[in-house]
Amino acid sequence: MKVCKFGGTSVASAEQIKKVAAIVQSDPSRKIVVVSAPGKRFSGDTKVTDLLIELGRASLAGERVEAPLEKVVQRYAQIAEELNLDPAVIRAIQTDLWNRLSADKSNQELYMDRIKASGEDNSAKLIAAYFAASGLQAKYVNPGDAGLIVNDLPKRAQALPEAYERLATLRNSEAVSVFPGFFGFTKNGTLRTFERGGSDITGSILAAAVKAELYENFTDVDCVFAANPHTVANPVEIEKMTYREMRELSYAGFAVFHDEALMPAFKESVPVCIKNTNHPAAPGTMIVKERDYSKRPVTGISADSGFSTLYVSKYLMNREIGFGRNLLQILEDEGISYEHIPSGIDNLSVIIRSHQLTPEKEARIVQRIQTEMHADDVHIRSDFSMVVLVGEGMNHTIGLAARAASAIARTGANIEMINQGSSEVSLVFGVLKHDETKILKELYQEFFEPALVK
Ligand SMILES: Nc1ncnc2c1ncn2[C@@H]1O[C@H](COP(=O)(O)OP(=O)(O)O)[C@@H](O)[C@H]1O
Ligand SMILES: N[C@@H](CC(=O)OP(=O)(O)O)C(=O)O
Repeated sequence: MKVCKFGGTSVASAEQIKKVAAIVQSDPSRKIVVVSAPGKRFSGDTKVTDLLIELGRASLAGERVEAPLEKVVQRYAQIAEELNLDPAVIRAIQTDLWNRLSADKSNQELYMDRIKASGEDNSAKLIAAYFAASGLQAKYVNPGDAGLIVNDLPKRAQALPEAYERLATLRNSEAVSVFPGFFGFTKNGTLRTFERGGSDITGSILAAAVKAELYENFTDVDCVFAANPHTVANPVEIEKMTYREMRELSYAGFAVFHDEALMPAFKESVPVCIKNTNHPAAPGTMIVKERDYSKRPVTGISADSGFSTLYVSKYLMNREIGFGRNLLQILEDEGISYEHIPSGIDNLSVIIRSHQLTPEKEARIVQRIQTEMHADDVHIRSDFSMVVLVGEGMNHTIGLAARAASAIARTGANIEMINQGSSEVSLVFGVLKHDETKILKELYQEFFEPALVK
C-alpha cells in the first residue's frame, strides 16, 4: 500500500485535480491520498490558506467578512464547475465556512486553526466527490473520526503515539481514503493545525501508521535538486538521499518537503519519494535510510534567512557554573527556542529564529542578561541567514570546510558563525542576509560544477 500526498500546486485547479485522479487510478496500491488546500496556479497567485488567514484576521478584527469569504468560495466554485461537480458541493463549503466563522473566538489561535484547516478539509471533500464521479471507489476521511490525535496547547501540534494505532485501521479500507492534510484533533476534540506546509507531516504520519511500502509526495518539480532552483539555474538532480540529509536540507530552505515530515516515515523505515504531478513518469527523488557511497561528499546546499543572534560576553564565562543554563532560562521564560550556540571562552552567541522576537522581548532579554548575569556585553542583531552544506560523506572528506570557506571568501562576504561537529552530516555558516544568494551560488559552483558523476 502506498500513501500519496498531493501539495497545493497539485490541487490548485480542475486541470491539476484531473492529473491527480489519473495518477491515483494508474496504480491500485495508491490507497491513501492526502491533499492540501488549493495552492498557487501561477506565480503571483495566492494560496487558499493565505486567503483563509486573511478571512480569519478580518473576522477577529470585527471587520466585514463577505469579500474575503467570497475569494475563498470562488476558488472552490471555479474548480467544482470545471470538474462538473454538483453545485451542492459548493453550497456545503459555504455553509462550512460560515459555521467556522461563527465559532467561539475566545482563543484566537484555535479560532484561526479552524479557519485555516477548512482549506484542506474542503479540498478533500471536493476531491473525494470528483474521484467518485470519475468511477474511482473513494471516500473522504475526517481526521477526527480516523484518530489523528494531537497534543494540547501550548506545545506545537504533534501526533500522539495512540494516533498511529488508530490510523492503522485505514489499511482495511477497500475504497481509496481521501484525507485532508495539515490538521488533527486533541483528545477533547479541539482542532489544531500543524505548521505551514504541514500536509507533508500528515502524509508521513499516515504512511507510518499503515506501514506503507512507500510515501509518495507529489509536488510541482521532478525531484529534489541540489540547490533551490529559484536561486541556481538547472541544479543537479538528487536521485537518492538519506532521511538525515533531507531533514538538514529542509530545515534551512528546501521548501519542497517539511522537515517535521521525516521522522514518522523514518521510524517505520517507510521510503519517501518526491515526485511531480505534472510529470509522474519521472523517477523523482528517493529518501531512504542508507544510500550507496557517493563520489560527491556534498548532497545539497540550502539557505534560509530570518535568523537573529544574541551575543553575550563575560570575562571567565567558561568557569562560571550554570552560565549557559541561566541564559537559556531567560530565553525559555520568553517562550523562545534556539537553533545553534557557537561559543568561545568568554563569549557565546545564541542563534534564534527572528519571528520569535519582538522589540519588547529583546529589551527584556538584554536587560535581564545585564542585570542578573552581569555580562560585559550583550546585544541582539537581526538579518542573518544560515547557509547549510549537507552530505553523508562530508565528515570524512579532508579539506571540505576549507574549500567552503575559500568559496565564501571569493564572494567578499564575511562568515559570522560556523557550526560543525554536532551533526555528522552538515556544516552551517551564519552570514549576513544580503550575502546569502551570492554565497549559495558560489558554493554550488565549488561543489557541483562541473557536474560530477551523480
Ligand atoms: N532544492 C529544491 N529542490 C526542489 N524544489 C525546491 C528546492 N528548494 C525549494 N524548492 C521549491 O519547492 C517547491 C515545492 O514545494 P511546495 O511549494 O511546498 O509545493 P506543494 O505545493 O507541492 O506543497 C518547488 O516548486 C520549488 O520551487
Ligand atoms: N495549505 C497549508 C498546508 C500545506 O502543506 O500546504 P502545501 O502542500 O501547499 O505546502 C499551507 O499552505 O501551509
